Amino acid sequence: MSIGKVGIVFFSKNGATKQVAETIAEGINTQQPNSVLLVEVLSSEVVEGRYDNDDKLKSLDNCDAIIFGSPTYMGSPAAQFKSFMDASSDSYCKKAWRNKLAAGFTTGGSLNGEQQQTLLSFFTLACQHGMIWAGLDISKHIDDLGLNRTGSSIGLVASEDETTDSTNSHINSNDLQTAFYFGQRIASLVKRT
Ligand SMILES: Cc1cc2nc3c(=O)[nH]c(=O)nc-3n(C[C@H](O)[C@H](O)[C@H](O)COP(=O)(O)O)c2cc1C
Repeated sequence: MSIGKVGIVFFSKNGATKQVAETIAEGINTQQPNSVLLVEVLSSEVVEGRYDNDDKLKSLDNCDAIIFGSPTYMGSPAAQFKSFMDASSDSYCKKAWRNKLAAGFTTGGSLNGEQQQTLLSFFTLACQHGMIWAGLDISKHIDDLGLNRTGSSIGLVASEDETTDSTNSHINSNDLQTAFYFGQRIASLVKRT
């Protein structure tokens, strides 16, 4: 069976979202070694409000699955990541991401800081691209894994520990374990497609 490539495209200002992206990648690699493409959206790539790195955008065309990740800022994806979403309209016109698997994760400073809105933005983006959305399939009500403490099904919601200061973010350990599981889940779904 050929290895399905999984792109993880994310923005991170202070490192928390990056930590989650890397943990998802670790989970994927346990199922499918060397199959992850980590694509970091940088603030410097946003020029006059527009995302301006075609190579990074096009690198996702070759993936079988794309996972979107951003901190939640004021109840929606960070502007830097939104500029990437807007720039993906070129891939939309070419139907370049059509029928790929899609999933999403977000980080927040609060346990419930409207992170679901960010995931819904990713879901809408994926639907516009004709992608197939994969949510998070675990919860304390249906299994005894003890993961997904934030109880999100659309995708992964990870929050910072209360001890976090604004310059050095740390994601709650249960959320990181959930991220690892989420990576394994996406890898197993990619294997099936
Ligand atoms: C401008 C701004 C707006 C924010 N808005 C929210 C919010 O609406 N909900 C929330 O839970 N956290 C919010 N946060 C906290 C960030 O989402 C959180 O610190 C995140 O983990 C940062 O990710 P990073 O370390 O990858 O940059 C906000 C932070 C900033 C700087």
